[in-house]
Amino acid sequence: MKITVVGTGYVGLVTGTCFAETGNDVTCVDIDVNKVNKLSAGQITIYEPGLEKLFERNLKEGRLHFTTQLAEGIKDAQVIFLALPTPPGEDGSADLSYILRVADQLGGLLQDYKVIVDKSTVPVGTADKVHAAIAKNAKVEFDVVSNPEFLREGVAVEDFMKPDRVVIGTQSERARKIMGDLYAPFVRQGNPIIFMDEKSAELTKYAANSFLATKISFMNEIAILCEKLGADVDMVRRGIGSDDRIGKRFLFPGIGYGGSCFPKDVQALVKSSQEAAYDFRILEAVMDVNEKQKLFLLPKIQAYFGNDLKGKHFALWGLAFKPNTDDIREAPALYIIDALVGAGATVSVFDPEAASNVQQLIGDKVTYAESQYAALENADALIIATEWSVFRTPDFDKIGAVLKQKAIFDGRNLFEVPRMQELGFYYESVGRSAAKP
Ligand SMILES: NC(=O)C1=CN([C@@H]2O[C@H](COP(=O)(O)OP(=O)(O)OC[C@H]3O[C@@H](n4cnc5c(N)ncnc54)[C@H](O)[C@@H]3O)[C@@H](O)[C@H]2O)C=CC1
Ligand SMILES: O=C(O)[C@H]1O[C@H](OP(=O)(O)OP(=O)(O)OC[C@H]2O[C@@H](n3ccc(=O)[nH]c3=O)[C@H](O)[C@@H]2O)[C@H](O)[C@@H](O)[C@@H]1O
Repeated sequence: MKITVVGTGYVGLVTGTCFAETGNDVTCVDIDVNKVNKLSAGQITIYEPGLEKLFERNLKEGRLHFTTQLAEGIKDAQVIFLALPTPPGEDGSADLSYILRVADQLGGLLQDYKVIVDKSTVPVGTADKVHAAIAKNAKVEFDVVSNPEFLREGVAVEDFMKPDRVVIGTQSERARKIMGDLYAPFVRQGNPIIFMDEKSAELTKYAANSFLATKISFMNEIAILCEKLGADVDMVRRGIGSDDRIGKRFLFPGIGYGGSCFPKDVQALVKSSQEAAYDFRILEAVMDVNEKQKLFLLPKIQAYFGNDLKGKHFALWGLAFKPNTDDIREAPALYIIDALVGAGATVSVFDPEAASNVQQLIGDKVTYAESQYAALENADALIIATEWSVFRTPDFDKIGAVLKQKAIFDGRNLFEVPRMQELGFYYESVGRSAAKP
């Protein structure tokens, strides 16, 4: 099938590449000339494990094309995916301007029947809005389908190629058949395509992200309670996670959820609820807990060093909002840096992939170390903000020898407390007792 993906960011590039991998002819359109030039020249623009190999193969074999021209890009396509940004507007609701601008243009460009697919995360009612915007100028038949994306950064290829489910919102038989054919190779392993109406599909996406964010905030509050009552959150997590009704995943406490999606999507659902005259109280609490959680380690650091951190120097491992990505949007590390620098401290940071993105954002507010161990030089203590694998089994002798104080503040519970006690580290984590040699 010939398909077009408009918006070649994270979701667009994964979507385009994976559809090419299953034999489709894919054209990706983006207004960013730089990005299109790089991609056309075979240079991948995002860090995503496993994507580069697929991207290079499909580009080489002629199934992937890139252009800045919408008219040329959609000419022969049967299906057009809109993978455009939906950032929070000033009031927290999803900003639909990117999508509606393209929809406005599309109407006049359609020459034969096409399926236009909302791949972006969009509020309930957006498919109708996109339909209306295209219909203003369209002279041919078309359908607008809601097909939200559930991939996670860092495992995006795996999530896209072997999805738990594919949600397709449409009431058109014609569009349903085309979308079913397109997704057939991905759901062969037995996971379903769930067909539904457009509005239910739109809400499914927000409900999924909000539910997962709720699980995380819930566990972060349980972790706080564990510390106050002397329980161990790792035990509680294992204890409840073994109940199938609760499930093992997404129960890890930490320093709050970040990324480009949970924070914005929870906020957007709260906003949609308000517009529907409903006060979604659970989600307001989820956001509130998450805001506080980002600075969870700070009082622990201040309890150790005193409130005034002037003259103190910290090593910070991990900048990305989670491992295996260079994405730093809403990353808890950025909030910790702000707080430390605000309290008079200096910070030396290391991240395997995300340092250059941070440098572009905050420049010389911190220093950038070449390696995780170089970051420790002259540091009073080590703070861990992202659970990259390389941080999980470090050389503790080296850490102990270089740090001025053998103190580690771990926002991701990477190490066992008794081990840290044995090794002679002052060690604070989330929801567990501290090691205080
Ligand atoms: N990043 C993620 O892991 C996931 C994101 N989503 C949703 O997918 C949507 C897209 O997200 P990302 O891919 O992360 O965004 P992104 O910001 O990485 O990419 C958006 C792309 O659209 C391009 N663009 C903007 N205006 C355009 C126009 N008029 N014509 C052509 N291209 C244009 C931009 O240049 C950029 O390359 C959002 O709604 C997001 O919530 C859904 C699931 C996962
Ligand atoms: O809509 C989206 O964009 C995507 O948002 C999330 O994916 P992503 O943001 O890539 O990352 P997650 O793995 O979900 O992690 C989000 C945040 O939650 C945190 N988290 C996750 C799990 C956990 O147990 N504890 C926890 O604190 C992570 O550290 C991270 O900051 C969803 O998992 C995807 O299904 C969805 O498609």
